[in-house]
Amino acid sequence: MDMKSTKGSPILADSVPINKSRLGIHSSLLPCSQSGTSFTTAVPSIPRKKPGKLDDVCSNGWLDAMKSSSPPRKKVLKDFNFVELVPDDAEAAYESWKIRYPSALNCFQTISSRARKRKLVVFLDYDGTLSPIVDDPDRAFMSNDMRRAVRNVAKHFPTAIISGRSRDKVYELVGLTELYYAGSHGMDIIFPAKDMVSRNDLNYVKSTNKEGKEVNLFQPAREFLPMIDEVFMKLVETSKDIPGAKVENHKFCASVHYRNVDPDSWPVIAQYVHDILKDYPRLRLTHGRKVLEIRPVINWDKGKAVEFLLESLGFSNCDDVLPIYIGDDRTDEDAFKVLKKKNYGYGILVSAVTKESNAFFSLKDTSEVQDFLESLVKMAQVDARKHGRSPKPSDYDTD
Ligand SMILES: O=P(O)(O)OC[C@H]1O[C@H](O[C@H]2O[C@H](CO)[C@@H](O)[C@H](O)[C@H]2O)[C@H](O)[C@@H](O)[C@@H]1O
Repeated sequence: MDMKSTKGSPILADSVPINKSRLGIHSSLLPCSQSGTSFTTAVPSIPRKKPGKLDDVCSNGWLDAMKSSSPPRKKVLKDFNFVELVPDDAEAAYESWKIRYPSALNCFQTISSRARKRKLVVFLDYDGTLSPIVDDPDRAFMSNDMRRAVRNVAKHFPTAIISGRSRDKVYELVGLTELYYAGSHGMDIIFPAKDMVSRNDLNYVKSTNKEGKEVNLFQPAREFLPMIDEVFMKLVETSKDIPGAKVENHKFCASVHYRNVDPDSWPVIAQYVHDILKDYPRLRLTHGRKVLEIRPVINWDKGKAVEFLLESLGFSNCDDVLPIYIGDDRTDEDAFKVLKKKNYGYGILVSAVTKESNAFFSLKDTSEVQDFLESLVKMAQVDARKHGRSPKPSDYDTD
């Protein structure tokens, strides 16, 4: 296993062609809508090896990354959902951390005065940003209030969801047709393309959506589909005896969740994944919140997806665009980095604990994300009134 693959940085694709004969499993066996497939799923039998030496995952840093991959939390029941709370002793550290990553709510005036001179484009991660982190990924629902806030934002500004989940799954969870969607960490983008027909690239695909409308897709990891299916099945098979483990197929990537696995079994699950990946040098591993993410080794991530969408929306090389990206996870750092490097937007990290980040601002949790989105809507309403474009109350979704 290439140790560099644990660092989460994009690595350029190698030029080795996929050995399709090695794959052996037809992708139609596992459609992408099967995200959330658990260990109990029936799969063709794949010989299961015992995990290799557990030392591998200790020495390459996987275990440390797994242990630190999500903040500690106390669970309380609120609106039928779990919310995260910060332990008291971390509060002081958090307050001083906010000097480096100021609250986007406290600094809303700074943001709005810049936004007023530019075209705002809003990018939103899903899990941990629009929906609170919960134990069961299949029950990570966003509240109706949050959905309303996102819908109202999209009435004023181009708005995109960029998620590690499959595009179909995140669309099903968000349920708003007026947004742009990028699934599989940006490797599956639905986008408005004026010039797509002229693009001579196999990654561009014309398709139809559920309403039968023509849509444009950009899928830079298309060739990896059979490989991801194959690895997904191996992951399901190898981890099915580990209580609490869950494997998801996100079409262009796969996830192995260990949030509900006894920490004593984390080294075992890590070693299983490590052993499987040894046979797939064209796949790499990144760490999410109590989840191991397996994805193609291509130079594509959420940051590239942001650049791609800005270009598709006609904002490339625009000085007057202000992209705002809100996310909570390590994979969102790729997008924060792009905004920071280009120095033309704001990354906003959602975190209730101190974390190193490339974001500019912070928000504590999903309820602050909702407040922030509602503030953007109010700002747009005030501006519309000032310019004599008073929106009718019926233009907005309210209670
Ligand atoms: O990019 P995102 O939209 O943030 O997706 C990242 C991963 O989110 C999901 O897992 C996370 O949220 C779950 C539900 O709250 C939680 O149980 C899990 O521990 C978190 O890692 C999703 O299930 C993953 O497949 C995504 O990659």
